[in-house]
Amino acid sequence: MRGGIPICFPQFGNCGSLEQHGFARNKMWSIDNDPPPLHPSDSDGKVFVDLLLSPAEEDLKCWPHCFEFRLRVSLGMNGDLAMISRIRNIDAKPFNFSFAYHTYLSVSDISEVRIEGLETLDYLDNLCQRERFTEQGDAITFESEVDRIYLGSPNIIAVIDHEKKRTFVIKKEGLPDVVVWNPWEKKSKSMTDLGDEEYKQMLCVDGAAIERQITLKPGEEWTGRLELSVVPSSYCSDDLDHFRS
Ligand SMILES: O=P(O)(O)OC[C@H]1O[C@H](O)[C@H](O)[C@@H](O)[C@@H]1O
Repeated sequence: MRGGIPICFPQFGNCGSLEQHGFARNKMWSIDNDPPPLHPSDSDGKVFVDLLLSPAEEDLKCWPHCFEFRLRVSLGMNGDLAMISRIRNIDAKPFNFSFAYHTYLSVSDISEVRIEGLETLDYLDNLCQRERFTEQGDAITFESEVDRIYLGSPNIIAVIDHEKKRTFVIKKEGLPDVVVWNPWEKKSKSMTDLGDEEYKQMLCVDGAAIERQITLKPGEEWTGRLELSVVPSSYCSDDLDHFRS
């Protein structure tokens, strides 16, 4: 089954010795009943769950680093979804990792969708051995397979769905990169867990830290936040500015 927001950790894609996108997305997480406190604004007026992932013995064999990964998933009264990841090095030596919230968005028709906020950025093209290019378009639109890592992106991105007249607003912190992925027709046909036509109704836009891995020394903690809201598409640049402030 495909969808949701799989967590890619400690590796993104197949760049490394681990399974594709690392092991975190395939693990059972436990409920964290006593997480270290977050800012009150991360709890007030929200329902949330705190989860914890610690490495199992089999994980330590392929990635020998002791960590605690705390994830808070919260839902605001207005339907906003927020995810806060806190990864702590509880080992005696430093480690590096990559990370992505592999966010599947449901769209009306991929040909009618546009992403704003990534224009003029450099990206690594996964379809060309991660060669580096510069985005030339005014906004990102889709007419074939796309699999890119946009680098050094702003902390707010808009995914505008013209047909549904709605816009996904993605706000992020600690996540400089944005992955944009749609497998399009041919790749969809080779994927057993995606129907042949389902690529038309999906788009992945991931807040991520990939180009420069995160390094944590013993005792250090990293935080990566993602917030997803849906607003009507009367949305324009002024509104974007409002979200930026
Ligand atoms: O099939 P998965 O392991 O879930 O990966 C799905 C996709 O994830 C990311 O978007 C990568 O950039 C793609 O190269 C990959 O195809």
